[in-house]
Amino acid sequence: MNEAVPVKEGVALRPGPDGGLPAGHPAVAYGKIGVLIVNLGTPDGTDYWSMRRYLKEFLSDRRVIEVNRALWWFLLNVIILSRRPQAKGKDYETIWNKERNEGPLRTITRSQSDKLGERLGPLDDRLVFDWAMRYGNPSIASRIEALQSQGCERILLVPLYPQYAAATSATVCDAAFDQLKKMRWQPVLRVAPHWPDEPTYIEALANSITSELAKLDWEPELVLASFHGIPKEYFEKGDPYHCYCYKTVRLVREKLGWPEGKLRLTFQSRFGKAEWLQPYTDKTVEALAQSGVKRLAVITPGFVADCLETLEEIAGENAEIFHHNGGEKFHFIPCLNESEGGMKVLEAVIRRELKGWAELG
Ligand SMILES: C=CC1=C(C)c2cc3[nH]c(cc4nc(cc5[nH]c(cc1n2)c(C)c5CCC(=O)O)C(CCC(=O)O)=C4C)c(C)c3C=C
Ligand SMILES: [Fe+2]
Ligand SMILES: [Fe+2]
Repeated sequence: MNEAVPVKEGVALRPGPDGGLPAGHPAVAYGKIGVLIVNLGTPDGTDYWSMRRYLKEFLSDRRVIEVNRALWWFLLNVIILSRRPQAKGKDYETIWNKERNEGPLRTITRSQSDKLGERLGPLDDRLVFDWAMRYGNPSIASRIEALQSQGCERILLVPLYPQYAAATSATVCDAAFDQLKKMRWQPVLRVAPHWPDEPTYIEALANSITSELAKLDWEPELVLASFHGIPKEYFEKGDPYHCYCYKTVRLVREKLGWPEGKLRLTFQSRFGKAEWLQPYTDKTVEALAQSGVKRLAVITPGFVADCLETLEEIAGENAEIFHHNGGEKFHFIPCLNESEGGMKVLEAVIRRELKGWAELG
């Protein structure tokens, strides 16, 4: 760059007489700071091929499925992808955002990014907020490129998982670094850590439980905190996810001043025949109903946004299991989503992790 040319940070400089750069110089955009929030992913549609494409990308990730590659290639391509896309497409249809023609995870993640921009953008005009999906669209690669083309020399990557797991948080980093590998002018990347014990998060969960239960004309005998599971083998190999889930639940219970049995942790969303982390949510819901529990509420603290696993699996399937086995009242407490409490959590994490790049107070 020609040092004598006056330049303004964050502005794309172009070659030419008034562009700020000498003729022949490649265009330069610089000086901005990107904040890229990333959630798991969602299919582009509920039809067979959209579902298949999404599931194939997701289930081909070695962080998600650790079994032998040759065996998995056969199971995935010959068995799973012949039936699961259709079955899961039907499940997605029950929660699909018809107005926008997309899954709720995409709608909510976009809205979280927009709201972050409204809340934090005015504090520093170098900040650019964006969002991506680890599987499906918009991809992490495409958004890192877009941020760089807007002048982001630095990017804060925020995997939207309060509890770290290799199958979720780590794979977001894999995808981001895969993109960086391809770039000549790499942005500097910072990764926001998980936040299982972040005080605003614990407070938001406790407030959400209290305010949701206050809306009911009945009181649950207990509340289940249901987290997405992982195979037990991943835990045995050292994945810390299990401990983070327990920590979050203990802190929320302490915040509420509840005894141990009133807020119980369970794991949902098993996939395949191997053992996953226990106790299982569906089996617990069934056993509770069979043992005479009539009123139950469920919260899903590990999900930053409502999605198939919360709306269809918990609010749908598990409510049905409860009623089928003698339970009478079931209430699903929605995820924090883009609520004020939820936005305060994301804001707290981002403010902290931007320190040294942008002082937002
Ligand atoms: C097969 C292995 C899987 C592991 C391990 C796993 C871990 C894991 N997943 C989430 C969050 C979400 N998963 C979602 C859907 C989903 N998960 C799996 C499989 C594993 N997840 C599949 C195959 C699917 C797709 C649906 C299906 O076919 O059953 C979602 C919802 C996405 C949506 O669009 O709504 C989320 C979110 C976490 C947090 C986690 C480990 C901690
Ligand atoms: Fe999952
Ligand atoms: Fe543990």
